[in-house]
Amino acid sequence: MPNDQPASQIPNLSYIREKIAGVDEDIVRLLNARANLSLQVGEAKRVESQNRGDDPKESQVFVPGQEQLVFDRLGQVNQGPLPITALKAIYREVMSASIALQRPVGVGYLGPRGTFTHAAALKKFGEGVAYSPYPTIAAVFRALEAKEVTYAVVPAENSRAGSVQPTLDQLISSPLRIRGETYLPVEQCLLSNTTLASIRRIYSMPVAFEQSEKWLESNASHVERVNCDSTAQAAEQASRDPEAAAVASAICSEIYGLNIIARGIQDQRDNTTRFFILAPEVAPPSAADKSLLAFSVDHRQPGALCDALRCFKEHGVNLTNIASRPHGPRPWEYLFFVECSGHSQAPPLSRVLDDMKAYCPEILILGSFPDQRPIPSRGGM
Ligand SMILES: C=C(O[C@@H]1C=C(C(=O)O)C=C[C@H]1O)C(=O)O
Repeated sequence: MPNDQPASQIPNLSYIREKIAGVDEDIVRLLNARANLSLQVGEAKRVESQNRGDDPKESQVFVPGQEQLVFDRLGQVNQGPLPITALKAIYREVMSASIALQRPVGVGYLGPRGTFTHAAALKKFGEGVAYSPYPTIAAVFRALEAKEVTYAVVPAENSRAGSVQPTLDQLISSPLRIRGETYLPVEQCLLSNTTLASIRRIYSMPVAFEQSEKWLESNASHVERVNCDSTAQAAEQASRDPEAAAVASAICSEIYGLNIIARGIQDQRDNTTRFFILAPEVAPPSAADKSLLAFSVDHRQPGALCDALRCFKEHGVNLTNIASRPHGPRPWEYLFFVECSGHSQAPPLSRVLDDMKAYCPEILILGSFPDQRPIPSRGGM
């Protein structure tokens, strides 16, 4: 590009680079000042755990509501030219390192490497923590229950295929709780080392097949479908089967050495999956929480469900989702799953839960966590 500035006004490259080096020194000093404060936060959390009679080595260092406050503040103070998305990505790593300084953190996820859950875990926890893949959703739960990892990430719900049932089934029988959530745009691909016409089998996970139903119906309606525990496991199997394909992420094509036969084969352009971050306990209330509950009612009593739901209305608590599932131990009885605004330990939801005891033989609080639904103005991580 021609530069018509007089030579004397052209900034000198080495001079600017020297200035950058000076700014970098300031940034490193400030990052370490922040890290020292994080260490103090870690100590305060250990003392708090001890005072509650818990093991201080097991203190909960990941506080999603506090992270949201940090992200919100970035949006308020940022004057540019850095876009807020860039600043948030940088801060994801700053907070990741800060968590790891407070306590060595291991994150279990539904693997193997390359699943969408792996991507969601990286998005939430950054590069500063250690990751461990587990082959099934049940195995992820068991690993966290056995304290092999500090936190765990599992798929919860897809915008097209709905709830991930194994996760809900595990939640009602496990002492683990939902401590956070994150949403990830999901692009499904058909991966294979043969041509579309020669594919005899397609491997994937049931929810991924469902997300790609229209494309598969139009392009591979007579091909056998084989269910796997994850999309990455499907890609791994397809890489060993010359007549097979997998529905999985583009990243899996690189990891497992497959070609991308078709990209973006999901029915919904904005296909999004929601993931839960599991922990031994929920996080304290934050500015904008939601909760997932499961409860039963007396099935012989007409209006029993209505009575239970009226408690939400009476306290002005908004329901965002309601579903029912067979009650594990008792055939033909059902558990109702309700997702609503608020935190179970704070009014008005705590009052709703008190009132519901009159109508519900069982109430399980599966989690309370900051609402991260992708709203452009808020844009949680
Ligand atoms: C520093 C804290 O611990 C973690 C790290 C955070 C940070 O670096 O800002 C924020 C929340 C926590 O996940 C805290 O709880 O304040």
